[in-house]
Amino acid sequence: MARILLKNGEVYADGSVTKADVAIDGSVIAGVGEVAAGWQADRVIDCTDKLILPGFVNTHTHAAMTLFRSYADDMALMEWLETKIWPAEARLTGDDVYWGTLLAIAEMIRSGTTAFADMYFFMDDVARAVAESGVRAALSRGMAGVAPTAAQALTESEAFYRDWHGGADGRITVMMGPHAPYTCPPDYIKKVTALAAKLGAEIHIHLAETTGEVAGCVKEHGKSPIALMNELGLFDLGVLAAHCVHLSAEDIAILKEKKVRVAHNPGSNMKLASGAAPVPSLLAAGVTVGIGTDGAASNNNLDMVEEMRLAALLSKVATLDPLAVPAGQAVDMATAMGAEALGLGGVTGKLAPGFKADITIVDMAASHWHPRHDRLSLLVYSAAAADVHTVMVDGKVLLDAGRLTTIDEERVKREAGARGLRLVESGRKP
Ligand SMILES: N[C@@H](CCSC[C@H]1O[C@@H](n2cnc3c(=O)[nH]cnc32)[C@H](O)[C@@H]1O)C(=O)O
Ligand SMILES: [Zn+2]
Repeated sequence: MARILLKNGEVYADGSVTKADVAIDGSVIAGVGEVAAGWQADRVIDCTDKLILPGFVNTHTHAAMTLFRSYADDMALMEWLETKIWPAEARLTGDDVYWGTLLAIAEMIRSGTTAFADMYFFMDDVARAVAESGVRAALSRGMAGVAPTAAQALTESEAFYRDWHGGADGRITVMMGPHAPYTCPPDYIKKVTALAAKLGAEIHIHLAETTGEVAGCVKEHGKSPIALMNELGLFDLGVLAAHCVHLSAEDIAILKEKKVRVAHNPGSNMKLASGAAPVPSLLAAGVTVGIGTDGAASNNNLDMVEEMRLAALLSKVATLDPLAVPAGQAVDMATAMGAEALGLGGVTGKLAPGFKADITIVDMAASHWHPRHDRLSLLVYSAAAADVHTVMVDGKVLLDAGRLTTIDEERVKREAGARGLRLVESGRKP
């Protein structure tokens, strides 16, 4: 494995930015700061005028939903899912999902994301796209207890875990993905929990996304989605909970006590008019909160640079407090806390010796990076995905000065573009 030296850059570590070099030995970071004069690198990347960050962690998406980008916008969640998305998803093939996922990965790498949490189906094809493209991912087969595929989803999840957990040189981890309380009745959640406990797998689920979901859950079960999942034992496993928009003080106390990690999706929550998650309250309570884009059919991009900005802005406007989620907090959520949310704390999300070399290098040359009073502030409030210059995962360069090294982007755009249109056309009634 190659040794790479990032020279003359400005490095984000421990919450601040300082001039430092980064030495990478194979898949891990060997050192940050003064690198010994005798340390021999196979490749030196000059990072003058560049900001070196841990790669962003997209804590919640449905990667292949890029196929439905711009297909059905400006709708409410349940109507959008039931009348548009689920019927179109019923026509998906494994190859569609493979190309849609590659399209997503190309966009994610280009915008500085090195790891993502995915929940979808045809997960072998998702894993194939992850393995080939070189990114890191926590993958889950979405399971819906109300669907005809309920039993099959459990079998597939178990097989997928056995086949892929720790796969692609350890870049793939597998979680169990019960979709949501409104698609997974208590009996089904119990089955998922038993399976996860048997395998030692963690959980990825949608929770408390809309007021309608919470009201329906209270009506049917007499308690909130959070309290219900706690009662069913789901939170005794490691859990990544997407959305968590509508929470009571008791819900927040449960999330804290059970160490549930939250994926905050500000773009999707705004676009579907779901609401604003109480991020400042969650953080104050000590809950780990990462940032996610959700799928490209409810965002409509997978750009974590933009999502950091939305996370900072949404919390400010929701609380009428300009101090809510300051820039440094948003960067921490997009990196270190995101890694913890995926169950990869100590592995990725930080620039420190021993951590995986999952690194994003941002070019600060553009006009909007001047003057440079505060680099983290510039990153969150001024930067664009196009500023991302070079990206590596596991010490391998996946974006090399703006060029994708593992993905044939033109072919991916062609394939995914044609497949996306076909999926939707075949469903249109005259
Ligand atoms: N329903 C599938 C499994 C779920 S995969 C993950 C699902 O989440 C859906 N999804 C995407 N965005 C959201 C969201 O914001 N809230 C809830 N579900 C979503 C997505 O369309 C996909 O169907 C089955 O029958 O087996
Ligand atoms: Zn989702």
